[in-house]
Amino acid sequence: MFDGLKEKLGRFRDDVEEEAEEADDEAPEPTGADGTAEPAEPADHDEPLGEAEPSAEPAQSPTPDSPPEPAGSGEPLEPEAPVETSDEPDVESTGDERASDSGGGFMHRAKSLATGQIVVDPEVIEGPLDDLEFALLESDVEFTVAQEIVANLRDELENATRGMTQTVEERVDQALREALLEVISVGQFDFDERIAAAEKPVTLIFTGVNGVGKTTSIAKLSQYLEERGYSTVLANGDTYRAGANEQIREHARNLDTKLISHEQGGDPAAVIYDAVEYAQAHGIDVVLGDTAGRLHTNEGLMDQLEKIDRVVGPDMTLFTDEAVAGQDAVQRAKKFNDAAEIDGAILTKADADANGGAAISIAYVTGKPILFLGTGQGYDDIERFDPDWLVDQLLGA
Ligand SMILES: Nc1nc2c(ncn2[C@@H]2O[C@H](COP(=O)(O)OP(=O)(O)OP(=O)(O)O)[C@@H](O)[C@H]2O)c(=O)[nH]1
Repeated sequence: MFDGLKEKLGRFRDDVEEEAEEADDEAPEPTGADGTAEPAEPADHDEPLGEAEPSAEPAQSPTPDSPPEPAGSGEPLEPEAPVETSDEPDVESTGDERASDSGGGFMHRAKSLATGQIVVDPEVIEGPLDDLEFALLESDVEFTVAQEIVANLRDELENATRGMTQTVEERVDQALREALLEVISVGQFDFDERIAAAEKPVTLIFTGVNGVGKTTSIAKLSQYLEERGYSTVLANGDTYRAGANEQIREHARNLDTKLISHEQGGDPAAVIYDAVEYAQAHGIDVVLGDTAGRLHTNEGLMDQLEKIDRVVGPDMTLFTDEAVAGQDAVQRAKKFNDAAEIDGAILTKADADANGGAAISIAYVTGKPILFLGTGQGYDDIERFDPDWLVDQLLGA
């Protein structure tokens, strides 16, 4: 699931590390407080970003047994820049100096020792951020969402300090996690709690275009709710498509659940209304109402959804679409939300989607959360959507 996107996020992390190593290599040789050059330290994946590693060792003083040995030549080096020590006022500054400051490594080391934190060099991340924005767009992340992620990341990485014990990888991971969560978790609420708190019967209406897995998701949710102790009734509000009744009846039979349906061509709002009355009369907890995904015209479809909204007053309208549709799914979510306000989304076929663009974008674009992921064709193949879980998957945690 979402393997392509996972790989691209991993590449961003590698790119920043690589750039940081190069910045380390190019940084002026750090100069010690005693006027001698310190031994050059090899760049390492776990080294701080673009600055010298702070040394825990005090400067060595010459002894008869061990004469001073500056790195490189056998001669003591002249200091290249005025030497600053951690006792000087600059060292106590607020942390605006960057790793690329002239005098670079040492300035940073001194500051790091004083504050226990290291500042990230903005130049190190600019290239990888550009590449990441492109990669997100390639993965079907919606344009404004990709921009938001990159802006959040830049903010997280440029303006934040990291602890001296934190590796580049850890800092980038943390920044990526926060930037992704910020867009993915928009509007999140606890579906189970909402169902538990609602007056019964609770009416859930499913909207979305044909063939994306709407009817299958209704069946999956019926089982999900029954497993949690709620009784359910299905209602077929797709009175337009020939065969729709038979398809949902099959699911009702498999799940041993009641189905309310009318003849093809009937009024969908009337079908769902009947199902609510049936639920009230029989003490059923939840009504799950299917709707048409296609009519003669799009306007007709949206009018129909508005009428169901008006007549039935559903507790939740759940937009359903397939993850594999990427940007199209995001645009449809927006359109359906405009016509008959949705409360959340179900994203099906996540098991077949490498891109993850829809999963990342829908909440940010509509302001409504993804509540479930469809992960296969079986009735059990439905997962509560948890933004933290998704980010863990994407970052390989
Ligand atoms: N791999 C996978 N397939 C799914 C998933 N959800 C649904 N499907 C399959 O997608 C196909 C379409 O599902 P339906 O439930 O018929 O779609 P629909 O939106 O109700 O379509 P209409 O009834 O034509 O409106 C079926 O073959 C389902 O088994 C999922 O999460 N993963």
